[in-house]
Amino acid sequence: MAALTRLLKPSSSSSITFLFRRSLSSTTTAVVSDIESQHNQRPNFSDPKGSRNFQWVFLGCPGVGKGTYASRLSTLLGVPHIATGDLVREELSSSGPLSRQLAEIVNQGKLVSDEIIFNLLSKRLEAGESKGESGFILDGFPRTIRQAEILDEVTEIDLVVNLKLREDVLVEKCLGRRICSQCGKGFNVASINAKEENGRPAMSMAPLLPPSHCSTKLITRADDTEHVVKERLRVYQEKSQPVEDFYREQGKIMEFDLPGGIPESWPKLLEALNLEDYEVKRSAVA
Ligand SMILES: Nc1ncnc2c1ncn2[C@@H]1O[C@H](COP(=O)(O)OP(=O)(O)O)[C@@H](O)[C@H]1O
Repeated sequence: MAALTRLLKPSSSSSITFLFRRSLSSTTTAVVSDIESQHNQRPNFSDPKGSRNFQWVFLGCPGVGKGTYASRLSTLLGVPHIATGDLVREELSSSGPLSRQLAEIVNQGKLVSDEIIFNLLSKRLEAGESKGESGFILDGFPRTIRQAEILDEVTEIDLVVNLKLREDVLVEKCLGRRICSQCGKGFNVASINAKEENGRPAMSMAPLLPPSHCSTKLITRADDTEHVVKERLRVYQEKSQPVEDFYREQGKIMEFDLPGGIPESWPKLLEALNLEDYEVKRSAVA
């Protein structure tokens, strides 16, 4: 109960910063390379030993695939993938007043308050710290300028990957999303064939179908309806696009236009990140 009261208690910016700084205290500031996106260079990972921690952020509209690519990179780089949307959904699936309050906000496509997000994230970081985690790939955070400013006060972000995809495809992808209620894996039943339009190239994406043991247990997120997805896209333009500018001004952003589905995009993303031979380099120095 006390913990719940603390979660719901409005906090001042400075107490949020304190709480958050404490959670990040042992997450050493990363030593990742020169991310000189202003100079149009690819990131240069000069230390393949894995002795440093990656502190990356994934930005992008709902449905773009932040979770998919952040999760793959987290496995490759050995750092945790922390998605604030997942933290919110975990809280939603618990019973209690906060869960009801969150459901109302999330199912309307609105953003949860910065205070609640910082509390959930701090708890997640503290739990990770006690397990010896360091570094992170943040997905879905920061989503407001205030979140970005507070994050900036407490730690150094090395790289921000901004994933981009045409809006009609984003909506289709959100509507096709399914989750296995048993193992939690995400799939997509949408078969995308968007035509060339107004200078935008045609785009195809094959569905990402579940194996037979998951196919009978698929569920759809309550906020993946057309109406709510469109509201989430509107909220993204209003609240989260300024976050892109925030990092663009810091020269930390790497723009990445997804060329298609995972088979086309993943190798290109690794190439853009200069990580094509990362695994090879890591095992060579092990
Ligand atoms: N950083 C955040 N700030 C505020 N609300 C958030 C944040 N991250 C997640 N949420 C809430 O959780 C919902 C689901 O988030 P997410 O899974 O990241 O969805 P999306 O597919 O829209 O990127 C959001 O619509 C929002 O209500």
